[in-house]
Amino acid sequence: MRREQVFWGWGEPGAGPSLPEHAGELLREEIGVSGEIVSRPVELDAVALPPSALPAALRERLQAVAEVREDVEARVLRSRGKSYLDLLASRSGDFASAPDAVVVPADARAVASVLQLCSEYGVAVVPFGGGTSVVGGLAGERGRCSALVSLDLGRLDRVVSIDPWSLVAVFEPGIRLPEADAALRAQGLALGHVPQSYEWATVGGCAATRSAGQTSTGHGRIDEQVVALSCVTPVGSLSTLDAPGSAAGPALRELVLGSEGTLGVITSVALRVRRRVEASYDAWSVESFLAGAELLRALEQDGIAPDIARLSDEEETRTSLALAGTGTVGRRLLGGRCLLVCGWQGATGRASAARKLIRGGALPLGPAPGHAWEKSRFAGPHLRDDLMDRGVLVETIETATTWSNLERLYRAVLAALPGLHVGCHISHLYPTGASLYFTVLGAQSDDPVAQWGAFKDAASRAIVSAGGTITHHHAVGRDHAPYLGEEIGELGIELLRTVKTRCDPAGVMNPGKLLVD
Ligand SMILES: Cc1cc2nc3c(=O)[nH]c(=O)nc-3n(C[C@H](O)[C@H](O)[C@H](O)COP(=O)(O)OP(=O)(O)OC[C@H]3O[C@@H](n4cnc5c(N)ncnc54)[C@H](O)[C@@H]3O)c2cc1C
Repeated sequence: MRREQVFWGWGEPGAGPSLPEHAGELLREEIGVSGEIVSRPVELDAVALPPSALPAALRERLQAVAEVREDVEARVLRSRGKSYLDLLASRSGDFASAPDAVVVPADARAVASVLQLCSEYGVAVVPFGGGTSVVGGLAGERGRCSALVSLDLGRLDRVVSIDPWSLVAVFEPGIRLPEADAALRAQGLALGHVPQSYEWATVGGCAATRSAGQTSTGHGRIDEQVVALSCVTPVGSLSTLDAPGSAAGPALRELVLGSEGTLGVITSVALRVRRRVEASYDAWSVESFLAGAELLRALEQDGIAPDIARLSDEEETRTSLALAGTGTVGRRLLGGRCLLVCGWQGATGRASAARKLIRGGALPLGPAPGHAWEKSRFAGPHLRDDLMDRGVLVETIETATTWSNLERLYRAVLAALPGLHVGCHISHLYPTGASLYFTVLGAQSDDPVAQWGAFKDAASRAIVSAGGTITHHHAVGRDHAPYLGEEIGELGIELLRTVKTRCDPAGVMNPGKLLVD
């Protein structure tokens, strides 16, 4: 049996760290909540589901090609992803849009049969990888369909091949990232893709959402790592070649990457992998967030950036130190300076980078903050559950832009979120620009869903007006879909719609995601 997360939060029960005692002060003084537990998620036994609307004839035909589950636990666990909005609904026991069934195929041929059958019956299909979407990518939107199945890719979890000579590994889509990494480790190789959702996300889900991980500065986003893929649609299959470069027309690989299950199901992914090198760290205190950004620009454009680069702004630095408890490092950083963590996994230029940082006014903090960051880098989502227990609104917003527009975008997002506690970091560098990742905290209102809708819209509009992308790595899903037209224009939306209609004429593939129905 594959490991499962709790339906209302992150990870397995009791698996993660909890908020430290001293967090209470921060919650009271800065967020405006008491710090006491004010709500707990409902028990699974208390969840009532609508009866399954799966047509009986379809059930029978699906059972001939795949496992079909209609029990409460399976439907609840496949109802949605892990966004703040998802967790608000799950914690309250709202499963009105739960899938009518969970269908579990064993191979790509069975996936093709399921898609054809669901198309024939007009039943929506939501591909389910690791279930970690934070943009409503797994929401039970039925569109024009009479029923909805979650297509669980957990049994397509094989390592197809590893070619250490070419540094290419081929995976089935449902393999989780740690398992893919373990297979590579045995050959001295590494995946080089470590999102914060690493423990649960799948290779296929990451490719379908153009995910970016913590080492993206050194090793690239997953879309840069995918050298080839296969995708099964309701009307046939598409496979791209694994040649390292090609001038054979527009890259169809790119059309599938980021398609978020709206065209079909990615059934295999060939990834560029790398030789395994353990990370070593150095950390720096920089004068200000914007001064730090300027230093990172210089490192990246001079080709001496670290593989992992993480610069926190004044607010995020202060909050992280308050949560961690401040030691010597903390005292040195205090006074409004910002923390920069650099991780090295083979990137050259470390000595030159250090010289440049020192010339730019950075103060060395040694390796400890980097190791501390590495140790706690998967803790955040567990703490989110604790914060939600205490009535805290906790959300993240991410975008990217050019270096010359970074300050404008940063200030625009902060200005759009008054009254909330907002910290930001840069963690993905490119020669032409960088990402901005905001963590938003506040006291939940009496209607936290409406509260979320208002600040999410304000932040998304601010991002669009300031020339940022509506999403740097979380993808579009349902939550960013209303803003996609602002980014790609009317013709862009029409082109995507045309491709979707060709691949999915019955409109069953993940309705309401990427494109607004
Ligand atoms: C705590 C937390 C931290 C996160 N950190 C990061 C981060 O650092 N970087 C980052 O990029 N993202 C991050 N995310 C977002 C999320 O983990 C990524 O979007 C990830 O790529 C989703 O992978 P998954 O396997 O869980 O996909 P799912 O959540 O299962 O699916 C995501 C979308 O892709 C579709 N899909 C899934 N598998 C397939 C397939 N084989 N074929 C076609 N469509 C498919 C689904 O229908 C859905 O629309 C985070 C999320 C959480 C909850």
